[in-house]
Amino acid sequence: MRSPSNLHSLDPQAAANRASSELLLSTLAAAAPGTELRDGLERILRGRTGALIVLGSSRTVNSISTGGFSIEIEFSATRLRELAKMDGAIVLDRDARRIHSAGVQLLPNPAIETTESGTRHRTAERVAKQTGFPVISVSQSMQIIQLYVHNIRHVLEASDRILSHANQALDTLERYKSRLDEVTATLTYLEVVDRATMADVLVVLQRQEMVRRISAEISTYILELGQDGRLVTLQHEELMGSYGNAQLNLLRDYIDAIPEHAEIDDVLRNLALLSGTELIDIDLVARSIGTSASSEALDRHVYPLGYRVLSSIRRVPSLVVERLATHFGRFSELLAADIDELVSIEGVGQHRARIVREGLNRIVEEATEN
Ligand SMILES: Nc1ncnc2c1ncn2[C@@H]1O[C@H](COP(=O)(O)OP(=O)(O)OP(=O)(O)O)[C@@H](O)[C@H]1O
Repeated sequence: MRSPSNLHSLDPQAAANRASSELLLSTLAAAAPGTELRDGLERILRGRTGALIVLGSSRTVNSISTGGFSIEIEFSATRLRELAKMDGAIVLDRDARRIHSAGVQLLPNPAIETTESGTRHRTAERVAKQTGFPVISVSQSMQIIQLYVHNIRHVLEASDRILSHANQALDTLERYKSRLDEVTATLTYLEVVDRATMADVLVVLQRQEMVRRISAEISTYILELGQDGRLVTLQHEELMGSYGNAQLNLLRDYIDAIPEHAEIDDVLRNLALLSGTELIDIDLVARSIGTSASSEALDRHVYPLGYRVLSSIRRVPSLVVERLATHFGRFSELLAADIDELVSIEGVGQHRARIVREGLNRIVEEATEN
C-alpha cells in the first residue's frame, strides 16, 4: 500500500519553508501571553524603550558581536526590561531561559537583503537570516514587537486583536465544516450504493483542504494567544473533534483511482500549493493532483477501499481497518460480508466482527435514510 512517506522526500525549498514555519510557531509559543518572555517584552513596551533580542547563541552569533558584557544568568522579565535600557542587543539562549550577554553591538553581513528601515530592525532581520536564530525587535518609536525568523517577519499583536481574527476564522471554519459534512454524507451514500464518481471524491477533497487550511490558521492563533486562547482552543476542538485523519483516509480509499501513480504525499503537497482562489476551482483541484478535468474523467466511477467509512466506526483499531480494507479490496465487497467472513480475517475475532458489522449496518441505514 502507498502511504505518506517521511519528510526527507520533500524538495530542499519545501523542507526549508517547513523548517521556517516550525521555528516561527515554536517562537510564537515561547513569546505568547503568559510566558516570562512576553511579560518582559510588554514591560519594555510600557517603559517606552526598545530592544533587540537574539534567541540563541552560537559561533556565528559570536563572530558578528562586538562589545557588550557576558552575564550568564537565569532569564526573568524584570532583568530583560532593565537590560533593555542599555544600548545594544541582548543575547538569550534558544528557550529564553538564560541571559547570555547584553549591550552587544551586532555587525551582520551588510550584503544580506533587508526590507526594513531603522538600524535596529535592519540588524534584526539580517541577524535572523545570517544566524538562523529568531530575533525579536521592540520598536521604541513605533511601539510594536516584531519577530524575525529566517525570511519571515511577524508582528506580535495584542491578544484582543488576535482574538478578533481567531473568532472570524472560527466562524469560517464552522461554515466550511458544515459544507464538508454535507458533501461527505453524499459521498458516503454514493459509496454505499456503489455509484461514486471522481467528481464526488474531488469535492470532498477540496472541502477537506479548505477546512484543513482554516484550522491550521486557528492553531497558529492559539499558539500566539498562549494563556489568552483557552476559549478559542475549546471551540476549535469542538469543531474539529471528529475530523481526525479524514483527508488521509479519503486518499487511501481512492489513491489508485488517481492516475500517474500518485503518492498520497504528492497529492497532499500539490493541494497545499494551490492558492485560495485556485482551490475553489474544481478543475484546478483535479489537475493539481494529476487527474484530468475532462467531463469524462470527472464522471468516471471510482470505488473506495473503505478506509474512510471503517475509520468512522468507533473501537476499530487502525490496523484492523487496514486489514479489512486490503482484504476486500473494494468497499462494496466489505459491505456484503457476513460475520463469518469478517472473522476469517487475521486480527478480527467474533466481538470485533460484530462491532464492524453493526457499524456498517448503521452507516448504510443513516446514508440511505438521509
Ligand atoms: N547593530 C546593532 N547592534 C546592537 N544594537 C543596535 C544595533 N542597531 C541598533 N541597535 C539598538 O537600537 C537602538 C535604536 O537604534 P535606531 O534609533 O537607529 O533604530 P530604529 O530602527 O529607528 O529603532 P526604533 O524603531 O526602536 O526607534 C540603538 O540605540 C541600539 O540600542
